[in-house]
Amino acid sequence: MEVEKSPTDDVIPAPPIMLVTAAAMQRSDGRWLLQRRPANKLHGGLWEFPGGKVEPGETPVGALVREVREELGIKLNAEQLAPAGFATGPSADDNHTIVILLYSTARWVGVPVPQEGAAPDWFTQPEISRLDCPPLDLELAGQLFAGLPEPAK
Ligand SMILES: Nc1nc2c([nH]c(=O)n2[C@H]2C[C@H](O)[C@@H](COP(=O)(O)OP(=O)(O)OP(=O)(O)O)O2)c(=O)[nH]1
Repeated sequence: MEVEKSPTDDVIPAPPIMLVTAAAMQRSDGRWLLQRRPANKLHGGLWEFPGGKVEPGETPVGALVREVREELGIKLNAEQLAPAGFATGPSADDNHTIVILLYSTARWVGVPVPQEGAAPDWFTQPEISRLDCPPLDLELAGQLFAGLPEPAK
């Protein structure tokens, strides 16, 4: 029997996917690190989790370790990154469909010092809910605080 096709079955054209990874880093006092994007970038002035685009040939975790080293001068431990949420939506310039993967961790080596103009700071959960964040980060924070899933094996 032929299954009837509904209009919503059609592929909806979307701009190309941009895969982004981000880190929810929790300090021993329970605060989380967010950084303010430089004014000259998309989402300038908004608070976001450190991270960036996954480049060809990288795994999401590999890209995250690289980005956090470049942005904050610290070394994340790939084995200590637990999936904490994901979100997807249009980029601020509408040229891409962002898929952003959030990983949480409480382990790193070094003290975060901004290397690329972003301003990091440490926040409690209620403080984060009042920050000016990109829309996808509000979703990510909601998932993060709803409960952390088990680390991937
Ligand atoms: N890093 C990061 N990017 C985010 C978050 N939320 C969110 O919507 N984005 C968007 C902003 C950008 O469109 C994209 C990531 O770009 P990016 O500018 O941080 O990545 P990058 O460091 O690799 O880029 P580039 O400046 O070297 O070109 O994802 C977030 O929490 N962290």
